[in-house]
Amino acid sequence: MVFDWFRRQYNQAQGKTEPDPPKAAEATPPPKPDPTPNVDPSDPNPEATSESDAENYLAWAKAAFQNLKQQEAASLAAQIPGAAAETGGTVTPAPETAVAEPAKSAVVDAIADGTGAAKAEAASPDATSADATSADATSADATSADATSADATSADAAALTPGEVAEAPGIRSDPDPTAPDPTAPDSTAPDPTEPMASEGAVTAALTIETKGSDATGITTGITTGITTGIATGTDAAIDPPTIDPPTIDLPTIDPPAVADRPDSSLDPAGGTAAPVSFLQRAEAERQARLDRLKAADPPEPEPPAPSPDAPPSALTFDDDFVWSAEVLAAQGREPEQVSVEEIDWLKQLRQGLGKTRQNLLNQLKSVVGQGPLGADALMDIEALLLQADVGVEATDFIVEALQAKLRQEALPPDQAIIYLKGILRDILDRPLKAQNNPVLAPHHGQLNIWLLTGVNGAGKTTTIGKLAHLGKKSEYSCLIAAADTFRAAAVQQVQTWGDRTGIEVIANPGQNTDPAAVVFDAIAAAKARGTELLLVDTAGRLQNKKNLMAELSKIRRIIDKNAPDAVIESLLVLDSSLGQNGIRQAEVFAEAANLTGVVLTKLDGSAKGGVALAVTQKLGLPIRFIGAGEGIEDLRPFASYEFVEALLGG
Ligand SMILES: Nc1nc2c(ncn2[C@@H]2O[C@H](COP(=O)(O)OP(=O)(O)OP(=O)(O)O)[C@@H](O)[C@H]2O)c(=O)[nH]1
Repeated sequence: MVFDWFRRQYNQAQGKTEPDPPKAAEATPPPKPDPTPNVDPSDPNPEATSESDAENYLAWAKAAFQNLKQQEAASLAAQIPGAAAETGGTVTPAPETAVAEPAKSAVVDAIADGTGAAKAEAASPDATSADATSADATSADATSADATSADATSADAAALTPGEVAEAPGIRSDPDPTAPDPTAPDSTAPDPTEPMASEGAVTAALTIETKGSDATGITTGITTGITTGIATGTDAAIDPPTIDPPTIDLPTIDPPAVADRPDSSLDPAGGTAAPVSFLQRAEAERQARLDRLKAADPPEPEPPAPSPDAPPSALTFDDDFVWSAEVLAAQGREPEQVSVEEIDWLKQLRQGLGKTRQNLLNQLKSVVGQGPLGADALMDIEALLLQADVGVEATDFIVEALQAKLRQEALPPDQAIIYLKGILRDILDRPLKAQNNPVLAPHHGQLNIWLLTGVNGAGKTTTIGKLAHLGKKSEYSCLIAAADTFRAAAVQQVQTWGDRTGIEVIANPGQNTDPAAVVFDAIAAAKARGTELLLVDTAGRLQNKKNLMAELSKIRRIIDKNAPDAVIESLLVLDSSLGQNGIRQAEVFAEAANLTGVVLTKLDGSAKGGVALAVTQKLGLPIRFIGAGEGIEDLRPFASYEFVEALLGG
């Protein structure tokens, strides 16, 4: 059994195309972690439910922590002969390797046995499984959508032959001066295996005050004495909580179809609304990378050999851990199926959006919760959302929906925030529902081609490397096409990621060769090798360079023509710190490359996060992956629940 990092669930068998059926029938419905926006605020005793939920979540987090500690001990034992005996015996292997039968931690058993309730066994409906089912079930739709788009350009496509593909030298007559200098990404990237900075180590005994989390029903100020002894568990039972997609009654404001938007978006002036700041950014980033590159010389040392004096574990039972565990629990995961990578990722996402969260939450709570929103409150909320890069369309939608609800009933601030979270999830999930393809995962036993496009420096090559890593870990056969033939060191950069992930790279050694020819070769190689996931890197281009956008259209036509049976995804890589400029980019790329989704990068930096809502509301494109760091592990499939919790959760 292998953990599929795209679907975020275990696959039973290689080669199967259908995911596990949801376990809803077996499950005892647990309490909802995040009341839907239709929650009845007049509930006579809402606190009681919250407290019991809080206990369940905390017990779940403890069980997950204990399990991870055991995995850590197992990995130490594997490195240091004799360490297993020292660590006391039973260990659970890490998810990528473990899994023939996910070992349920002794803690879970102990907790369950304590009361005989054994609720931890009650597998909740797995939202991810359900999603994945639809994803597979609708793959044909996705393909046909692509095929339809391809038809729109069929006149050109039909006329293209492999010979013609090779004839395009000089198409890039207008190189973009802002193209960042080549640097190998991993020369500056943190070592993914490096432990995260820990906060407040918890050793023998620890007292934790969990932060209030309205989403999960944990009220503020639950102070719990936790010792390692607690992990042996007298708690009654763990209800692995689940999340249901919110069914909220929202006004229908359909985002305009990409094709319907006026051509003004193609205007070069419109495309670079803030040319000066963009150039400055590109220059500053280039300089920073060069500095880091110099500082990083000589290249990364070999990882030190494990020693008994190794630093203490970075895994701590702190507030971040509990929050991350709750978020996983709320999505139907079980404690024994959690990995350090997932916890680390959620912590990272939460930290990346921390500043925005603090601003939004504090100020929102001060203006909502006083009945219908007055004119001043409305303006305050609008300003807050716009500052967070949410964009005008999404802001209007959110404010209208919130106002409509608050006119119906007065909600206290916490309930109003819960309602708001439902609105945000609804916006983020709408394009997924429209595509009827909630999870983007390669289909086993079939060629999947993912074309990555975007402006210079958005993070395309890094994203290719991270996706290749996820693909490899999930046991898909992968191949990379180095179709950025423009930037001098781009092929080397991709090759570095190829070496790092152990994935073959198809490249043309000549400079300024036609990228479409590289794609043509890569498709042929992928077919010959029976590759499942072909990742295509393309050169960065500004959306207002018409010849470069034409080049991109040509690449897309080559793919459509030469791999008619492949499942094709065209992903725009968007630097989330560009805010609304990113939306203008997306509009033009959507036409040239028949975009099917977006990868948001750099959410760990100065990004405010709201651009995710702007993308989905304005463009109707789903966010498929988010990146929050330069390391190989710093990219994950997008989950609206996690994102909204990181943005507005307590
Ligand atoms: N902090 C942070 N940096 C990122 C992330 N993704 C990429 N980067 C960095 O952004 C810079 C540009 O990344 P590349 O992958 O080279 O971008 P690109 O789009 O391929 O660039 P061009 O080929 O020039 O168009 C590199 O320094 C990356 O390490 C992210 O999620 N967070």
